[in-house]
Amino acid sequence: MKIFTAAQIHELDNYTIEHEPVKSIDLMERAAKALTRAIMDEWTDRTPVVVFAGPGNNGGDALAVARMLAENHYQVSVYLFNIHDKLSEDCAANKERLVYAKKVSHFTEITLNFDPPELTPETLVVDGLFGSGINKPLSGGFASLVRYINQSPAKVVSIDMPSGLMCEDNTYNVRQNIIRADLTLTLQQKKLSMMLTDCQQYLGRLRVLDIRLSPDYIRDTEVSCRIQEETDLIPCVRHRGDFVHKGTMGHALIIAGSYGMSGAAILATRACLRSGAGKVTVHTPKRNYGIMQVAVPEAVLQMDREETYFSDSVESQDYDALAIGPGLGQSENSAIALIGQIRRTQCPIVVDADGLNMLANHQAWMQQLPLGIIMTPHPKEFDRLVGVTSSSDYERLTKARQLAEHLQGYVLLKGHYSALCKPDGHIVFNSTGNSGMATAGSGDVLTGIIAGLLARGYDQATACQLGMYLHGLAGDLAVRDLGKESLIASDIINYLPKAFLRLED
Ligand SMILES: NC(=O)C1=CN([C@@H]2O[C@H](COP(=O)(O)OP(=O)(O)OC[C@H]3O[C@@H](n4cnc5c(N)ncnc54)[C@H](O)[C@@H]3O)[C@@H](O)[C@H]2O)[C@@H](O)CC1
Ligand SMILES: Nc1ncnc2c1ncn2[C@@H]1O[C@H](COP(=O)(O)OP(=O)(O)O)[C@@H](O)[C@H]1O
Ligand SMILES: [K+]
Repeated sequence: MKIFTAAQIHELDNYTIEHEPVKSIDLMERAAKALTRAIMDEWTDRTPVVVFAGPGNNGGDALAVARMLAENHYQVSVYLFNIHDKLSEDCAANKERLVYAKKVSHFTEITLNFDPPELTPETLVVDGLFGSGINKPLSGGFASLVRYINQSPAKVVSIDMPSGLMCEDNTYNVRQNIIRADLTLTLQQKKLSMMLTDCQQYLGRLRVLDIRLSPDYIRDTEVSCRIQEETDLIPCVRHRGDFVHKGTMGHALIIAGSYGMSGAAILATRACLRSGAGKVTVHTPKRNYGIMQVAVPEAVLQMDREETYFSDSVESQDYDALAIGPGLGQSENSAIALIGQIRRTQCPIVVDADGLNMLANHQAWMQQLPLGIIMTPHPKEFDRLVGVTSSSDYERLTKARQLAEHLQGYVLLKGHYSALCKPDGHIVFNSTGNSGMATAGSGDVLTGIIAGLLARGYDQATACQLGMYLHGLAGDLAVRDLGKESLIASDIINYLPKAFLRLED
């Protein structure tokens, strides 16, 4: 699914109106029907409904929804905010239709003062104050109303956007003046802010309603952000020829695990083996020998000369991919070995965890990273890497995109919707995965998967996209059998085969 900017959403509406063609008031009627159906799916006609409508088209949608709910025997009270005595054309038309239909039990147009109605736990508030047309934080009477709704015990359904929330950047928004919905019914496409962790508190549950906006515009319009889906990935999946052998299926090198952190090396190595690589070699401190041999008998072990930490870079010409960092520790010796390793490695590299932390501690080394490098930070690791704590997830994402462009590499910012930032400035959000995966070691598994895919011959972009998709899908399949609370990182590895099978079928 493409993610359009607020400006593109506006264009999409206009393009649809011109080319379908459809009158803008009829398009609003279509949107309102879809919204009304979705509301009726969730709340019965015994629910008292209070509709707050703004002066723009979001308000127009809300007035049309109010009329339709009333026609379906809901008790509906409507408050239209027209403090500047200026309604959009379609909002004004829907006000006329509402008044003419005489179905709602109460209609007030607010031009000056407003006495808010009582909102009880039984009330359903329909929030149609502002949608994608918002261009500054809410203030004054609108802000007071939002706070009144948020403090009330009523349930809230937001039309298109929780009022006050911007489509993209909410860094400087006034957070208490944004509606906190229980359900957001967004029209046609998800907006960028809906993918960000710090905006989830406003959305509640999110449903996307198809209102048949122009498929031509949607297909032909270039975007910089998209959400990847299974249908995007299936064509990328490689199938094995019958006559291949382990020598042609790629050899991955994993440098991971300091003493006491052998688990990270085990998880990354096992995940790598499960991701199609023909051979996997693990380079790890001597003291990990016994445990690694038992835990991953399929891997070749290469012992560091040190007992407890990674101390020296290794020859890498025989490998097709390198993963470095999980559980590596952050000793100064390991840091020097890390940059030495990165400098001499010719094959694609994925750096994770302590590998990233050590780069963060040696900012000058950031200039020495090879083109195409992959980094897989979680938000904290990312903030350390760029040396600042971001005040919003939008800001963090923007910095991740800038870093990918600057390095001409890949920054995979992990989260509920992990975001892959590519060298050309494009961002791909992942759609699989669940909160059961918020458990130690699941990042090591992702690193192993990406290394396996790189070794198998996928290019960096595909290895990252397919890797994050398979990782999340394995987590989703595991949760069906095991539940979220008990899921551990090894379970993700155990369900990788099923995830691959699903994409291959
Ligand atoms: N063209 C159409 O018929 C369609 C419109 N749709 C609806 O239209 C909405 C967008 O409508 P609009 O573009 O009219 O915009 P909104 O209704 O979101 O906002 C209306 C106007 O409010 C003003 N405004 C912005 N920020 C403000 C603030 N902080 N305080 C006070 N006023 C502020 C702006 O001048 C803006 O144009 C969508 O969210 C969706 O609900 C959908 O029904 C799809 C089809
Ligand atoms: N709530 C969540 N929803 C979806 N995926 C999640 C969630 N929490 C964690 N994950 C995934 O699990 C992984 C966690 O990585 P990370 O934080 O590096 O873990 P660790 O350092 O313990 O290995 C990431 O790939 C992330 O996308
Ligand atoms: K709204």
